[in-house]
Amino acid sequence: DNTTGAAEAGSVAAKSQSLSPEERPTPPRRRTQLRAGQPGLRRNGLMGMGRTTRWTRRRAGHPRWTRRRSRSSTLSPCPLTTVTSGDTPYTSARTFEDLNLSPELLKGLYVEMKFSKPSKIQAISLPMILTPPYKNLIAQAQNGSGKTTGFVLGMLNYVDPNLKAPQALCICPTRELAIQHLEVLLKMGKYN
Ligand SMILES: Nc1ncnc2c1ncn2[C@@H]1O[C@H](COP(=O)(O)OP(=O)(O)OP(=O)(O)O)[C@@H](O)[C@H]1O
Repeated sequence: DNTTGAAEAGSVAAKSQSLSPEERPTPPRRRTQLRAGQPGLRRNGLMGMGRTTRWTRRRAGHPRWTRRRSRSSTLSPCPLTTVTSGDTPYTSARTFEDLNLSPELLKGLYVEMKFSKPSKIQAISLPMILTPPYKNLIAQAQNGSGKTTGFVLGMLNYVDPNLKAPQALCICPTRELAIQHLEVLLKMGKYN
């Protein structure tokens, strides 16, 4: 009964006014009051879940927020097969001759670059780049392990020097890196 409730609330308020400050009951904390049902909070449907929480959940891949997006996604699935050192369906290259490279490219590797055999990342990734079945490849290895030299070799192998048109695209995050890659390419491809 609202009337009785209001009267009781009024008498409690009057009683607490007559008490000394030490004896007065502490008022409920604001959070507790809001939980009890403030119309403003209910209206926007955010009871107990602020914007931050919602976005945090969405970013964290919470099923409630990811389900709908994945259902309506028009992107085709992209299964990734992760392989680690040597664990691939391809045979790792122990020598550059194993890769069926052109004599010009081999000369560039031995004479200009002064390489004797593929590094680990090259031994694993070059057969994937140069021999069928051709697949998209994301390669990751430590700094200075021969990644750049590896993909430059792959590019040079596919480019026909007699065809005067762009045949390969290398996207670099900085201008300096692009220049460095060009230098490696010109050196390695000197005899192409
Ligand atoms: N098979 C190889 N034999 C000998 N030296 C090599 C071989 N492959 C690459 N190098 C040399 O190792 C150095 C690092 O190679 P590269 O720049 O290709 O490595 P990276 O993994 O791309 O490095 P970063 O991660 O710093 O870009 C270069 O001086 C390169 O000439």
